[in-house]
Amino acid sequence: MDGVSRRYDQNLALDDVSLEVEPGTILCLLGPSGCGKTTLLRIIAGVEAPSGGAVLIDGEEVAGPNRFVPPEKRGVGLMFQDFALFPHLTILDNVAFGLRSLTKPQARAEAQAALERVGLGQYGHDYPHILSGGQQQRVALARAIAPRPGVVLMDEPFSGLDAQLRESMREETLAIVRESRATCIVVTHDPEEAMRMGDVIALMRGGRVVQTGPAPELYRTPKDIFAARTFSDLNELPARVEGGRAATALGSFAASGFADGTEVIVCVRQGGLRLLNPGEGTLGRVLDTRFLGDVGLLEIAVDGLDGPILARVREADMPARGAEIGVSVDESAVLVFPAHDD
Ligand SMILES: Nc1ncnc2c1ncn2[C@@H]1O[C@H](COP(=O)(O)OP(=O)(O)OP(=O)(O)O)[C@@H](O)[C@H]1O
Repeated sequence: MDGVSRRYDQNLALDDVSLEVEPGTILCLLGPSGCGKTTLLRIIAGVEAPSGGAVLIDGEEVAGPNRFVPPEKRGVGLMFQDFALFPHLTILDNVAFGLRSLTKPQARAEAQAALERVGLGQYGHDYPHILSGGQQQRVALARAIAPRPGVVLMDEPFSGLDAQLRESMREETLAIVRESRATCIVVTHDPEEAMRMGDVIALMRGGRVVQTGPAPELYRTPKDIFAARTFSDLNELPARVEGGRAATALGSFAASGFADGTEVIVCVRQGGLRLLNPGEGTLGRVLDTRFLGDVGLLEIAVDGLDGPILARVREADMPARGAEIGVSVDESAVLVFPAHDD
């Protein structure tokens, strides 16, 4: 994608998006509702044209000022949110639908092979209504990969499934896509899904790409406070920089690169707070405790802060409500951003 933009009247849905996806890798487009993810995917698929810029596949322009290649000629497989199967066609014919350039027996053989790859080889002659949601999703995947596309595009492919099924479908889909060696672009608004699936994540906001990189890079070195909030639950403490440090009620933290007097927000990951005995670290009082399974969420009042801070600790380490505790901050869990970024 080379400087792709898309305008709807006054609304600039995509603003100069440039992204490169390495062959055979999985890119996740991540961002809040309305940031332009689906529009970008539709432009890559060819069901929408860009207002500016170009899309290239294998170095060849498929959309742009010079050329517009129709969707069926792009070698792209689609698996969209509304993966509707044709109810009046058998499952095999649903999968064979995109294989019209082949002879009928060839198309059926390829469709059968794709169904077998998703574990539904025995259902070819049944109709879609007999399948569960997860099985229908698998048929949609088989339909997307049957023509052996070089690129597979998925838009929120698992959003209609319950949490457990989503998890297993995600793993299965990943394995099948990797095995097919296709380059894959997946749209999601769920950061955890993006981290699990993407070799690379492109974080989008307001029609632009904010940051691109592998998950650990985006998590550890987010470019701005929006990126930081996307990947981590934060406590945000306002502060002013003096002598290269920002002082807060939880301690003073390195704020290199900021001039003295700069207003900043010190972000402390909720998982980066350590609980100590009272008298050690900063004094705090546990206002509330919430059980979240493996971890517990604590609401802690600390003198000098307007509101309570939140800490995620091992469930076994949870103090009782009302307890006085010491709190210290793991420096590696601190990020400092300019206050005006907010
Ligand atoms: N056909 C259209 N006509 C007018 N505006 C549109 C059209 N399609 C998208 N938009 C606008 O473009 C912007 C981006 O929409 P898009 O669907 O790409 O966002 P998204 O990130 O995929 O959101 P979601 O996660 O909610 O699907 C939105 O402001 C949307 O209202």
